[in-house]
Amino acid sequence: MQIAGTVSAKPPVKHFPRPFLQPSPPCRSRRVHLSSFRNKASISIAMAASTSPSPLQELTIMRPDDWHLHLREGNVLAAVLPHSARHFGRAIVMPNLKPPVTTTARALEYREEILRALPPGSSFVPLMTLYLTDNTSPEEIKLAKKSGVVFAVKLYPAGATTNSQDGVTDIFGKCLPVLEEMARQEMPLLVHGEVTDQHVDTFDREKVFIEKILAPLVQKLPQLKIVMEHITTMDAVNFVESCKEGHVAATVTPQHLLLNRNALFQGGLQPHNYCLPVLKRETHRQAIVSAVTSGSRQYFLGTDSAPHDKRRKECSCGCAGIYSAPVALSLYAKVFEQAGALDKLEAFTSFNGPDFYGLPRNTSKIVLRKNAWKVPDTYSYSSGEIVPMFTGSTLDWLPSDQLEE
Ligand SMILES: NC(=O)N[C@@H](CC(=O)O)C(=O)O
Ligand SMILES: [Zn+2]
Ligand SMILES: [Zn+2]
Repeated sequence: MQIAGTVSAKPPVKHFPRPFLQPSPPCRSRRVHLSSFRNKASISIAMAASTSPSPLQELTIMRPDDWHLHLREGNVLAAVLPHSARHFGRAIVMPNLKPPVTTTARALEYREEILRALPPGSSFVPLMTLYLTDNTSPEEIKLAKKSGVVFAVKLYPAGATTNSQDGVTDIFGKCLPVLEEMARQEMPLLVHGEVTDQHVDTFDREKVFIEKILAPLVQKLPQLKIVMEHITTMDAVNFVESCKEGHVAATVTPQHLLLNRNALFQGGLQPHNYCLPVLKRETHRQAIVSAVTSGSRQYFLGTDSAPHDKRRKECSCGCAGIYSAPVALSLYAKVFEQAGALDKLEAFTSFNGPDFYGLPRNTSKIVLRKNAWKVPDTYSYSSGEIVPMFTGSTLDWLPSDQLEE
């Protein structure tokens, strides 16, 4: 990794970046059509919107991958895919479609749909996943492994999150044979780690999941590779670190690094900061920042970018999910810079993920430049609009085009 410019990568005193306080949601409508983001024009649009470019600092890192991404289907897929394909080499694509991707045959079809929607010339590679149900068979795992395009199986406890109604109702009662086959096939289990018991407080659901499900699962099947997705608590950090490197890892989103639960209520209810697991209190955020910027190989980038149409976020029962794909890299760089750990950014974005999955690291590079740029208020697409994380805010660290080695 090369760091250019005047800001040192490591200030002498380690400190926690303060949570990012967003200005109240803007009322202006500065709409940018997604089609204009499909080529280099995107960069010039963002630069034109820049308020005070300070182009001194540059960071060159190996091209990152996104190990937790929702791409959806149809016109939403077409709208959001260019934002991920622009900077990320690969992405683990979540299977919580309607109906969910429960078979290898369906994963192959979905993969083709994604490849067809890619901007011309893109070398982005979708890594497919299967949605675990009570009825998934060990045979299906063998097929998935053999296909060469399915890289993980996702556990959604039934009812835990968006489109999880077909998920698992009793992991130990119904899924053990399939999990044993996954361990044999070295197929990782990705986990939405929250219990669904309505008697458990929403803010405690991750902690209780660790105690009731995850810890016993690791004990029962120590050979199964597990990724705890989008961790939100110090309990998750402690759990991950109590497990063997290479067997249990975690993805971390930009929102859980930058926001605490105040961001849900700041100046009124903020639906665009609502995701699951829900944002937690500041002490948890600090524990996650500390873990991720420590240089541990057990954490890697997973945006959990989860687009929902604006009308389904801004309504009386809004969907969970934050659309972060266009801003994620800028935000991760901000977190590592504020923690004085820019030298650890590249391992988190580009090395730890492929190393855990046993895949080769990318070989091309991208440059992040310290240029202020303004996040569009919304992205329009054929059926509506999608509001990005930090809508209307000014960010620095503008990712540039890829540089070939
Ligand atoms: N994170 C979210 O709040 N939502 C995700 C589902 C998930 O990852 O839990 C979605 O698909 O919208
Ligand atoms: Zn989830
Ligand atoms: Zn997700």
